[in-house]
Amino acid sequence: MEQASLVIACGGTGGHLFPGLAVAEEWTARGGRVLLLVSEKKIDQEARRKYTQYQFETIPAIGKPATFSPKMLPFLWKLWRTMGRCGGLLKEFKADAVLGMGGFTSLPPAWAAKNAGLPAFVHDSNALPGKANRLTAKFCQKVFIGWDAARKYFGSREVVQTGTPVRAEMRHLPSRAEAAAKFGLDPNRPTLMVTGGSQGARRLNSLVAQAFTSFPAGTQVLHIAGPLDQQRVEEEAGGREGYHVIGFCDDMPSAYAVADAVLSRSGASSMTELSFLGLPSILVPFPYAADDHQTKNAEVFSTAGAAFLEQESALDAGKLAERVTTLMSDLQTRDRMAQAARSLAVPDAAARVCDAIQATLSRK
Ligand SMILES: CC(=O)N[C@H]1[C@@H](OP(=O)(O)OP(=O)(O)OC[C@H]2O[C@@H](n3ccc(=O)[nH]c3=O)[C@H](O)[C@@H]2O)O[C@H](CO)[C@@H](O)[C@@H]1O
Repeated sequence: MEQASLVIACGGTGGHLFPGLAVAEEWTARGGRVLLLVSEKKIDQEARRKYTQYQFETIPAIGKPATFSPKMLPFLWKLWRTMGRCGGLLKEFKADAVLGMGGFTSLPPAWAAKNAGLPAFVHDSNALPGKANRLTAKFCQKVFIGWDAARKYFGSREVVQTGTPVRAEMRHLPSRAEAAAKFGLDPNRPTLMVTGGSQGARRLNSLVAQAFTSFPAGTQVLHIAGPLDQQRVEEEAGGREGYHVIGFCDDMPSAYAVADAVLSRSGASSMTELSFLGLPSILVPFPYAADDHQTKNAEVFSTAGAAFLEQESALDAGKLAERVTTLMSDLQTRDRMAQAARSLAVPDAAARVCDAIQATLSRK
């Protein structure tokens, strides 16, 4: 491929950032240039420091307020200014195309691309696409989706089911023994990994800490509590034998490598990783996610037999312990779920995204 230049807007949350990085890996491996647009949020700025091989620019993270809120005017002003800034960045970078990985951070660059006569694309990893993506899609040549369930929300637009890209580092997990040593765990004991997505999950964190004493004997927990909740969870549960708490995990491959099963929020990127790695899970949707989209995500897995879906409102420590016990003590069930999870994976999702962009560029 000639040096086609792709701008990837992937800021705001791990659920946008990591699939965006996966596309960047594939695009540069094919000889293309990449500019990543991220937000000022900590997770994005840390990625900027970690992935020094890429060119980054920071644009404001824009969250849409309620339609009739007084915050609407400042929001529209910020959106307008960011669109102008993106137009400048596309020109400077000599962009050939723009890809938004979701959320309102994708809208200004896609709009700027359309304005500049460049092709734009948006990726939606959720089963129920967000409003921002449905709006961004109007400026795009093609819409990429993670799961087929999202297709019907994009009307007459050209939709390609690419799957959600997974970072290359997930392809090379360390051995279980290495991973266990990293977290001070015993590689020979059954291990439950708990994660609330890139932002943590306060109530779920507490439920796990309370339920732990009723988990099957010998079970270890690697609890990724999120940076804001680490200290509180450590106070509630830390110090117990076999219970290891961390805040943000910057080595998810090791966390997955030591896990026999995972208890997780149902953010699309976490779920994509679970299916890619073939891990059985208990999914507890974040109850306040926009339009309850995490329930729709979790239903994709529970319908396929890849996960147990539990609503937080119906969950207490006793019920959670029961679910964990079923999962940790029944190898056959775990194997069946792992297989079902694997059957939902699209291992070459980043390649599919790049193929679809290149197909459009080659028609230009
Ligand atoms: C609360 C909310 O609305 N969350 C949304 C957000 O996901 P959010 O970013 O919360 O969560 P996701 O599960 O989609 O992604 C988390 C990503 O962060 C990584 N990770 C997580 C924890 C950690 O300590 N270290 C780490 O690297 C995971 O490996 C994964 O790649 O965007 C997703 C994609 O649109 C949506 O599906 C989620 O519903």
